[in-house]
Amino acid sequence: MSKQSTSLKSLKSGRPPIAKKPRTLAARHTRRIIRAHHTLNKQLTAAQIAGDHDKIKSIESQLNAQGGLAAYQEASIQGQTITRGGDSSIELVRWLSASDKKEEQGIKQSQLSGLSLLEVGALTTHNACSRSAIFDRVIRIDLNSQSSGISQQDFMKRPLPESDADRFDVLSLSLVLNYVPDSAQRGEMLRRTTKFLLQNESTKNAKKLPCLFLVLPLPCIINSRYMTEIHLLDIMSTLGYTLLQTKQSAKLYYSLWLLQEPSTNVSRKTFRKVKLNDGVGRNNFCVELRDTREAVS
Ligand SMILES: C[S@@+](CC[C@H](N)C(=O)[O-])C[C@H]1O[C@@H](n2cnc3c(N)ncnc32)[C@H](O)[C@@H]1O
Repeated sequence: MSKQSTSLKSLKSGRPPIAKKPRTLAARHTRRIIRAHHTLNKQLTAAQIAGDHDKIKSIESQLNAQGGLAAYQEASIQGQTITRGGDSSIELVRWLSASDKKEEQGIKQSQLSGLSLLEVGALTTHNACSRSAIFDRVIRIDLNSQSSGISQQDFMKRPLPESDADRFDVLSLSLVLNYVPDSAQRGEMLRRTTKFLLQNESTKNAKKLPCLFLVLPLPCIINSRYMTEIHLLDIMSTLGYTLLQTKQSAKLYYSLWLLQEPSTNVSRKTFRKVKLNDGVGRNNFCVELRDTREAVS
């Protein structure tokens, strides 16, 4: 018997070549744009607080040179592609569509439908929450609108609801809170969400409503000097929220919060910047809840 070559080829060599990925901004480049924008934004807020006009001008021109908010949003849209982690609202739709324990035990629960959603920080009108049949009314806002289906509006300046017609069953804040450069303003943003949620008898019966969908970069929760998941729970419960769902992916922290207390009933407990974790290599993500009588810079 003739001796055959015994050298083993790698299994990979038998596979057909994998189709080339579509050309997108390289992941590293995308991350660099996002990180630089966040850093400059924080520096800008610090300069504004200090009233340092030369610094404000210099940072604004650096932001412009990088393409400003539009370039940041373009990088974020790239981050939403499937190859880069996907559309975070898939998780919101999955959580709202999931049947609860009673249904698993054979007790019929009505599926959620006809809901209203306020999506803050919307980059597209084609994401999962925009396509889902759960929602009848979706209002999308962003500081810089990228499409006619998104209103250009700062959530912090959106007029407060005068009636339930201006409130929503669900509010989405996906990768927006970490965009806010100041820790006290982050707290104000969370507090403000409670004012836009609809609390009536029908939503109270639904067990998941009204709710806030909050998504953050995972390091904000697991690697910050000033934040932990327990600390976030504490802040959120002060605002009247209880945690319904949570999930971590390699990069993101997803959470769904039920608003139980009307915003008028919430406690006055405050949260200042306190070091919870020490050590090198941690970030400084922080949320402060100040007394509503204190001015937020
Ligand atoms: C990283 S993008 C996130 C987009 C999308 N929600 C997602 O999950 O991929 C953050 C967006 O939030 C928007 N944003 C930040 N603060 C906002 C505010 N106060 N009101 C409205 N939009 C805001 C920014 O303009 C930006 O487009």
